[in-house]
Amino acid sequence: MTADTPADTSTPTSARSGPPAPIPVTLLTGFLGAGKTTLLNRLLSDPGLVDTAVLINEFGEIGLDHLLVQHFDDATVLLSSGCLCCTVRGDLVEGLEALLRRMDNGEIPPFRRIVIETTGLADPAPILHVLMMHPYLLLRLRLDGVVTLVDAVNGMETLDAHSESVRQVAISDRIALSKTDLVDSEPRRAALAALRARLAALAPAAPVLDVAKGEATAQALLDAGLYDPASKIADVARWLAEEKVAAAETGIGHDPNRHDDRIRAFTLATDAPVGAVALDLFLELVRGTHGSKLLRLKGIVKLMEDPERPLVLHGVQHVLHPPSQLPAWPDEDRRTRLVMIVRDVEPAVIRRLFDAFMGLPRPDTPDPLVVHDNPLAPATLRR
Ligand SMILES: Nc1nc2c(ncn2[C@@H]2O[C@H](COP(=O)(O)OP(=O)(O)OP(=O)(O)O)[C@@H](O)[C@H]2O)c(=O)[nH]1
Repeated sequence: MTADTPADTSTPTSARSGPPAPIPVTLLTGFLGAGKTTLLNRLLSDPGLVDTAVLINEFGEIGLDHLLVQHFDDATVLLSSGCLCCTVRGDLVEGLEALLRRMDNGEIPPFRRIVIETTGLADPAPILHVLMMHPYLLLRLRLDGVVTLVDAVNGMETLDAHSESVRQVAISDRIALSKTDLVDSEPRRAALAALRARLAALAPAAPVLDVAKGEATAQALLDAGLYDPASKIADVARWLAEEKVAAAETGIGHDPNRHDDRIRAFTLATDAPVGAVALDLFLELVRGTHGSKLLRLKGIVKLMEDPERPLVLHGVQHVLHPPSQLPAWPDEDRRTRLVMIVRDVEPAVIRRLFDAFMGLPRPDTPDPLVVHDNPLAPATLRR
């Protein structure tokens, strides 16, 4: 989804000719009581969120009165900030379709961004699937990123007790840390340091932004997609953050009593161009074998068939967003790089598969070419 044409956020959709640019969608998730609504409420008055449509689960829960609302109907209001606020009581697809239809028909003001607040217990994956698979929504929307709220005081306990909360953190692009204002004693400060370390291990690519310190601004939380919001040019290094993942890979601690131990983030990289068929087979096999355990996959690929135009990959569990190609490499790093977040899968298993499909020799395995073409090798191994 993030791989689509960059959204031109300079012109309202209704004023454009030709197909409108896909509208960026941000998922705001986080465990029950983590502070999603409080943060959203604060963000709604941020100038960076003007022309934003917000979909929330239960409209009544958010205290919008002070934001001067103008009602369109029961479910949609216009805030004085210029944001639209909608309640989705039923199906998310219907909610999104209705929002787009009403904008297209001029019934509501045009919006250039959507924020969806999920319920606290929600697994964000099905929502991401909708955004990556629905034929119409694929044309109109693109996933910008997943923002996860974590409570600085109760976060550790929540992560220990609920695997959903671990998943919410693991797939996040940005983490907002709430309630740090309550961290006022030495033991709490130590606990917060431990929580931060845990978040960094779980989601090494996601910046952690302190809400109380004013770090969780619209600017910092949004525009996590492939395209740099200022230049509108693909910024692969920022989007993939594979170096941060690789650095954290070596440092992951293991505690068998923790849900996190089952979640691993790792990178796969190769300089060699990758054949389209080998890539397809590799992805098929990984998705087929590990489907639900593949929490998230992001990547950029140097295709053997078209090495100058990198292929962008983005997947959640068994669902892969239709791949798209960039017109050129955005910087000098032209390696194929895949970042994967998995649960209950040993990275080495996927790494071995990757190396095998990419034809890469492994230090602990003889290079097949050497073995096959070597007259001194046992006959059974020769071609
Ligand atoms: N001290 C402090 N309290 C906060 C902060 N953020 C949220 N709260 C409080 O935490 C409680 C829960 O906040 P909500 O914003 O309703 O949390 P939520 O994630 O939307 O909760 P659900 O909708 O139940 O999932 C409220 O009483 C908030 O006032 C914060 O940064 N500091």
